[in-house]
Amino acid sequence: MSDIAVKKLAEIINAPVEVLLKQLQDAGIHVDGPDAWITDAQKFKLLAHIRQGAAPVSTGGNKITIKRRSTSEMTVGAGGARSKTVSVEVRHKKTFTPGVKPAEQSVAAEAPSSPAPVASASAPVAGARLSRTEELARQLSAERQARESAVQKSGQDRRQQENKRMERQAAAATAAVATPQPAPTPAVTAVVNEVAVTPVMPASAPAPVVAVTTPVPEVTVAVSKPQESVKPVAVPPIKAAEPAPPMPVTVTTSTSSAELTENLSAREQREVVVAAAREEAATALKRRPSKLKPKPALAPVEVVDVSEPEPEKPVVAEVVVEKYPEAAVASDDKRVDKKSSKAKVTGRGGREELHVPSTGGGGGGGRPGKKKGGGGRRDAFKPDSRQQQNNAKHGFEKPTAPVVKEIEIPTTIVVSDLAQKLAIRATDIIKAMMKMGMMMTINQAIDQDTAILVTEELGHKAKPMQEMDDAALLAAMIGQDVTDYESKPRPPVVTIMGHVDHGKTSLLDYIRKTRVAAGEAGGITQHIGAYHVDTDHGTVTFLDTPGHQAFTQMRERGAKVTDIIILIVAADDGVMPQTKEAIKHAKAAGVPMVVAINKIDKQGADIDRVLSELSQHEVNTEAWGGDVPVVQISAKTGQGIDALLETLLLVAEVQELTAPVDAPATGHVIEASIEKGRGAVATVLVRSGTLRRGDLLLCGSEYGRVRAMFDETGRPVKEAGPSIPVAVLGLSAAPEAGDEVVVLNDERKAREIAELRREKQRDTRFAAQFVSKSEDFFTQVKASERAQVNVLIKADVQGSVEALRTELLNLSTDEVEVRVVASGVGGISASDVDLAMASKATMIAFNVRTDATARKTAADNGVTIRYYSIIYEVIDDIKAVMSGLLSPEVREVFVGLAEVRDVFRSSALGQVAGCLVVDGAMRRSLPIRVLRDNVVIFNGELESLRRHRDDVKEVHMGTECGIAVKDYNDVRKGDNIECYERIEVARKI
Ligand SMILES: Nc1nc2c(ncn2[C@@H]2O[C@H](COP(=O)(O)OP(=O)(O)OP(=O)(O)O)[C@@H](O)[C@H]2O)c(=O)[nH]1
Repeated sequence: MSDIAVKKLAEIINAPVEVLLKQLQDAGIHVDGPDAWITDAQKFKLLAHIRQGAAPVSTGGNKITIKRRSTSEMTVGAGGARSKTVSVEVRHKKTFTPGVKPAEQSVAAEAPSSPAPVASASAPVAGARLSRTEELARQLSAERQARESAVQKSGQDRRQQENKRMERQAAAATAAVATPQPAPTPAVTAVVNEVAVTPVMPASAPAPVVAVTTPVPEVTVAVSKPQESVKPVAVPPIKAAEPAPPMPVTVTTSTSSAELTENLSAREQREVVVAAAREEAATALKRRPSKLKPKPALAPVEVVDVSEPEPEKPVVAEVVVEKYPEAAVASDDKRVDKKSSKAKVTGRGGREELHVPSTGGGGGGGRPGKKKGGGGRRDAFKPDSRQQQNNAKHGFEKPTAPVVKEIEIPTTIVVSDLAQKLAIRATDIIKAMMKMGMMMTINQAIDQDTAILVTEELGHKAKPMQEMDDAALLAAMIGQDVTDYESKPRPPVVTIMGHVDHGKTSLLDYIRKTRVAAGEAGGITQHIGAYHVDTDHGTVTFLDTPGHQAFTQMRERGAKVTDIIILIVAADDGVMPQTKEAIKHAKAAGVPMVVAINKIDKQGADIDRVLSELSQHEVNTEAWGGDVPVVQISAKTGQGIDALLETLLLVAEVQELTAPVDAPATGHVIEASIEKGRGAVATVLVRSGTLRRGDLLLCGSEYGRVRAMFDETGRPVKEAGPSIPVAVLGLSAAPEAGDEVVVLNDERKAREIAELRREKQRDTRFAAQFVSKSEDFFTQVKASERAQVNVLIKADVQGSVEALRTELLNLSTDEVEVRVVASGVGGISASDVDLAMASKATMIAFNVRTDATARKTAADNGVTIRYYSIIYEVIDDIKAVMSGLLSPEVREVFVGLAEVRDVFRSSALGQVAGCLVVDGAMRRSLPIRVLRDNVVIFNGELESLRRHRDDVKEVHMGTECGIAVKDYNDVRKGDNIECYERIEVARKI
């Protein structure tokens, strides 16, 4: 508050200046006129005088009507464009009958002719009021305790904190509402604003303050706390209300609420009404349609408090809330429970919280600016926009502890899907992955392991999704179990493994009585062949796996489907690298081994040496007291072959190899290719059941009906039982070697599974393609500096493609990288040539040829197609290409050494060292090093090289010379000057 002119004050309180001057005079305050200034002290004095006078404004016959109206504005929100200004208008109207006790006012309204002497009634009325208040206070206290205990029981500590926060807001709001309350008399409305507390007098009353001298009980009630109530508070300046979209809500309290509150003080009644209004506003808001249609006109918040009800005019609390009424209207430190109107407002701790959307600001908040205890500041009441938003969420409680989610991760998952599962933003996942060194985008798929890592990094739990494996999937789809069928003995599947040229193919050839080895390009086996052989001792199926290192992958595959491994070791060569590898595979697969020591017919065959070497590699042969059978053979002469077959069948017998025969077939793809005129051809080794022509076959992600089957000799067959290899025609495309094969009876199911697998493969490929760890990133950066040899591989069979890929990719070095831009089975087409052109790739045609169009395209565009049938040649050629891309190696070659015998000074050259060439020659044009005690102290070049007084180009050993070193003047006697040459040496891969 501050000093103010009388006329200004009169204007503010809406009273004639003369009247105010008169009141000032009556109060003993001398002022010179309307322009005179009055101080705060004078204002208080005037207020005290008015209170003492207790003058009602208008008696209206034998009734006193008190009207109070206050308007204020409140700005809420975070400021800026988001701020909302809310008009708050609080109206109070009371009608009293003089001489009637407050408790009897309703009666008095009906029978106004029963006055009561004020002087005598005043004290009892006050006593009655106090007792009622106490009773109510006790009731409220009991209820509050009950609520508090309920809250404690439920353990909602966080909610309590929230309540406290809300309570502070509500208290501020209530304080604002209660501001008019301290009116000293019913006839006087204390208008509290930033400048003064001033009684408002109707203009119609000539001397309103002093004219009504008869005190009425309500006066006593109203002034029960005069000191507290007259505390001036600062009120924010009134602003013009923004036309914000309002949401009018009208709440009418029931008559019962009036009954309940009829005996309360004006303040308490107001609290009750305000609480009811707040609760009703909240209830109404809950009922309101989710999408608010804003109204153009501002609907000010209005609370009409008719706290003294007349029987025919029940108490009406009308709340018009703008847009989102913030039910900030609440009691301060008191708790009021208005059961009849379902309003529940409790104070600190355990208060029922009212979550009302409130972006619009505090509706019904009355006069803002007064905090409990006075001295309120506008800011204290100004709701925080964020807080408002929180309040706007019904029933939502912001978690104070991190929420740990537990999710299941499939084989691959797209980043956005993972974010959705974790209910977080995808950017958070991307950030976390960046921290982990992975650069991803929202639409990229990541593999299961990475997804689990990221999830755990983000503080959640993840576990791999239990996806049905193929067996379970198939069992579910087929709806049958092979164990339902009777199992019968089946032939063993034998894989021959060993080092290159130790005689694998020759052995098989001898057994089959055919000469497969002779027909092979380059004399080596290029891919897995499966052959079933009927011997005198029984049927045996052989997988002829190649021995070259490039086919390791295929050999592994062979080991998976095999029952026995023949480890072939040439007697004249002993255990070689691939022999060791084969031993590892056999052990890893847990497959019994039979050692065949081959080439015993050759001179230089050393059986003991072979056995000794085998034992060194933990192959405990029977000959050396172990359990691994050893058979000495000659694939050339056939010596020992029968014994080998006998041994194989013996070992198979021990294994008790059985399989159901009448069941639908299952097995593995041994090899697959696309052949002209035949389409996809898959070599299938039946594992169990019987494969028949016309069967619906599912091979990995391909399926189709068996159109035709051929045995290893190319003869058509109608069926193939367990352990029998057949070439199958009729699949949609060539499957992958190693794919599982199963016969289904429902084409739709087969298609579904095939598509599912294809999808999975695609996802896996996609995930593998895009997961790039930071180290990979740097590798990529480094790789971008590397020279690249792009190759496009086309081969006759899948196994050759894989072998070539593996071998060529392994050629990559730090400086030259081999990139396989594409690979596939089949001849070279025009699109292959186009691709090779686009990617500047070297085309490798392995055992395939080019069609006429492709040939023409290649010729027209100068694309070279390299044809091969031997893998070594491919590797050597690519190595040569790579070597051509290598930057030459720079080597230093020693040229000569000179000893410094003396040091001179020359006006032209500066320091000159007198030297003797002790080794080689010193050449003027070559770089030199100055050595002191064999330590290089300077690297540079010569300024001059002189022999006597002549500049020379070269000085040989045993000759003296003068040397001036360029940019170096610290050559000392005893130093050595070394002359050397840098040469570039071409490198090879
Ligand atoms: N003297 C003699 N030569 C043999 C014997 N077995 C194989 N050879 C010869 O050894 C060479 C290699 O035989 P292959 O059967 O092609 O050897 P491999 O292990 O199949 O070789 P890859 O297919 O390259 O893995 C051939 O020249 C055979 O004639 C044998 O028992 N005695």
